[in-house]
Amino acid sequence: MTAPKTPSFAVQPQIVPIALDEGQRGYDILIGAGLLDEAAAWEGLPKAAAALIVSNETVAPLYLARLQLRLAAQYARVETVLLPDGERYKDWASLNLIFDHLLETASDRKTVLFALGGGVIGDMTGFAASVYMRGVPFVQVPTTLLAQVDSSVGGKTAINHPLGKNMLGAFYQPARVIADLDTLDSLPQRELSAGLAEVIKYGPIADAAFLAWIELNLDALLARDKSALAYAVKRCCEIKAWVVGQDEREQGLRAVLNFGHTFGHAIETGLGYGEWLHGEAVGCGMVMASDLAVRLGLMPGEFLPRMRTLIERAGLPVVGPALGAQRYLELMRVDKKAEGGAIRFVLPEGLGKAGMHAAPDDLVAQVLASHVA
Ligand SMILES: NC(=O)c1ccc[n+]([C@@H]2O[C@H](COP(=O)([O-])OP(=O)(O)OC[C@H]3O[C@@H](n4cnc5c(N)ncnc54)[C@H](O)[C@@H]3O)[C@@H](O)[C@H]2O)c1
Ligand SMILES: O=C(O)C(=O)C[C@@H](O)[C@H](O)[C@H](O)COP(=O)(O)O
Ligand SMILES: [Zn+2]
Repeated sequence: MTAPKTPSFAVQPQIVPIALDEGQRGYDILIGAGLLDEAAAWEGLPKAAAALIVSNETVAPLYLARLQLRLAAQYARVETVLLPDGERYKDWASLNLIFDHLLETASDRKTVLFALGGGVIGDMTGFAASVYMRGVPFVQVPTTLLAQVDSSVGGKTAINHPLGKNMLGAFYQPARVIADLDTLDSLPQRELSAGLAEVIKYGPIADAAFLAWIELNLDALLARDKSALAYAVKRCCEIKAWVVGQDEREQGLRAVLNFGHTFGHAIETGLGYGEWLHGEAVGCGMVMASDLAVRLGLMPGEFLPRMRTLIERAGLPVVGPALGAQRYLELMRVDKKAEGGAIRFVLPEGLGKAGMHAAPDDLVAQVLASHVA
C-alpha cells in the first residue's frame, strides 16, 4: 500500500478557509490542540532561505523553542526578535526593532515573518511585513484567545498613535493562521476574559444562535473546556472569514466587526493604552453601544440588560472610566469610521445584523452618563 500524499494530523485540526477576491486569493486558518507539535500543520509554508519569528519576552519562554524547531525543518536560517510586552509598546519604536533586525541580518524579500503571540505582536508583525521591502510574507501564530478569534484573521495590521488607536497601518493578509488551542492553557484569566469580549461581539452582529450558545457555554469557556474553546474559535473565524471575504478593506460590511469599538477605542486612547485591555474596553464599549441602539429604537429594551449580564459574567468591566463626556466625544471624532467630524457607531439592527448609525451628541452623552463611573 502506498503512503497517503496529503498530510495526516494526529489530532484533526479544523480548517477554516478565507477566500478573498471571489476566491482569487485566500488562506487557511488552522485551529486545533497540539498544532505547535504537529509537523503537518507547518508544511507548505512560503518557501524562503530565512524566517524571522517576532514575539515578546512573555510568550518566548513558553513557546519559542517549539516554533523554532518546526521552522528549522524548512528554513536554513531561523532568526528571532523579541519586542517589549504590552499595548503601550505597539508603536514605531517596536516596529523599528523588527526592521533593524531584518536589515542587520541582510534579510531578503522572500524572508517569512512569523508572529508568535497575541494581537499586539500580530498587528505589528503584519505591519512590518507589509512594508519591509514593500512586502514580505507573514504567518500568524496566535497565542491569545483574542488573537485566535479575531486579530490573526483578516489582515488588519497597525500600530497606535498617542492620539488614536491603530491609526497607522495597512491591510495585509497573512499566508496562513495556525492557532494552537493548547497555548491558551497558559493565558492569564484576565486575558481570557478580554478574548471573550470579541467572541461575544460576533453574536449580536452576525449570529443570534451563536449569542445564545455563548450564554449557555460561558462557564465552560471560562473554565477553558477545550471543546467549547475549539467551537468558539472556529465559529468566530468562520464569521470573520465570511465578513472579510466580502469586504476586505472595510468599504461597508466589514465595519460590523467594530461593534463596541468606537467607545472602546476612546477608552484605550483616553487612558493612554494598556491600563484597560483592548477586550475590556470593547466589552464595556458594547454595553454603551447596546444602550445607544436601544435609545435609537434599533433594539428592544431587554437587549441592554442581556448584553450587560453576559459581558459582566465574562469577567469584563461594564462601567467606563470617568474621562468626561466631552473628552469621550473628542476621542470618538478621531475614530476611523468618522466622516467630516461626525461620529458613526456600529449598532445592532435586530439580533444577528448590524449597521452604521450617527447619533446626536446629547444622546451619546446620556449613554455615557449611564455607564461611566
Ligand atoms: N487586527 C485585528 O483585526 C485586531 C482585532 C482585535 C484586536 N486587535 C488588536 O489586538 C491587540 C490585543 O490583543 P491581545 O488581547 O492578544 O493582547 P496582547 O497581544 O497584548 O496579549 C495579551 C497578553 O498575554 C500575553 N500572552 C500572549 N499569549 C500568551 C500565552 N499563550 N500565555 C501567557 N501569556 C500570553 C502577552 O504577552 C500579553 O501580555 C490590541 O492591540 C488590538 O487593537 C487587532
Ligand atoms: O477586523 C476588523 O475589521 C475589526 O474591526 C476587528 C476589531 O476587533 C479590531 O479591534 C480592529 O483592529 C479594529 O480596527 P480599527 O480599524 O477600528 O482600528
Ligand atoms: Zn477588537
